[in-house]
Amino acid sequence: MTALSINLNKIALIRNSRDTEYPSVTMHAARCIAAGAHGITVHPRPDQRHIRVSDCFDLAEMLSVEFNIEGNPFAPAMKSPRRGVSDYPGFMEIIRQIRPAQCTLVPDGDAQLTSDHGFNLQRDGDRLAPIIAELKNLGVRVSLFMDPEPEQIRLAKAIGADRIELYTGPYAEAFGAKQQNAVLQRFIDASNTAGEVGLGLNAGHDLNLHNLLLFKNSVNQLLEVSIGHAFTVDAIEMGLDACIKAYLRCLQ
Ligand SMILES: CC(=O)[C@@H](O)[C@H](O)COP(=O)(O)O
Ligand SMILES: NCC(=O)COP(=O)(O)O
Repeated sequence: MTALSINLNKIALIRNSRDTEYPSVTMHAARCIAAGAHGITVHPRPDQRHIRVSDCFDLAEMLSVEFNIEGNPFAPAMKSPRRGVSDYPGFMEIIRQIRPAQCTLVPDGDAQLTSDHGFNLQRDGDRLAPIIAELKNLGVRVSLFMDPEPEQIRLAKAIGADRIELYTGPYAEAFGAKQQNAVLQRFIDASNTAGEVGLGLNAGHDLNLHNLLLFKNSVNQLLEVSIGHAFTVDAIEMGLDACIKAYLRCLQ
């Protein structure tokens, strides 16, 4: 069964729209776990637009499932965006202090609305390699956020990654359109390359209850999906417990 890791970014986004602690990120994590989620994912961005540094430490204290922290390893320290919120110490400092089960490195810039591309390892591989080595020495599984490009995926293995996370935005955009099968084939080919070189396969971004089953049944040995945006909206409509179970049914 493919593991379901729920991304709680959007719970934090709602919380940050008021000067309160409601909705609670940790309470939603506990609810998702109780309903059957296999992991929790967060993406603490330097501007702390949603997940804050304090959320990462609060979650690390209480999680009984795998904790996956995503971010740009080159993201520098940044002053707090508002009173009562701690400064951002730099992404790698968060990981050094928390040492989550998995760290998914993502090449996001601060001006991006959301994650929208994978790494270019021809350009960034040499400076990523020592970061990957440090994370593995800390006992953290390393996954790289990648586009479905076999050559790039081979480079991910060469620089020491344990897994890749295929950026599924283009698949989600093509789903139901005439180019769906051609786009899906790129992901199938990429998953086969990952298997050939011994990389574990994760996937995420814009996956939902409509497009997940086809993706999961098409690619090779999908170990984990991380889902947050669509999950949050679906949970409003269905209820959190029923929503978790609906996503789990797609992953059986
Ligand atoms: C890497 C990825 O695709 C998502 O995990 C990312 O966390 C989405 O970030 P936002 O929730 O800020 O859009
Ligand atoms: N890595 C993908 C993730 O954590 C959640 O992406 P989305 O479901 O919010 O698009």
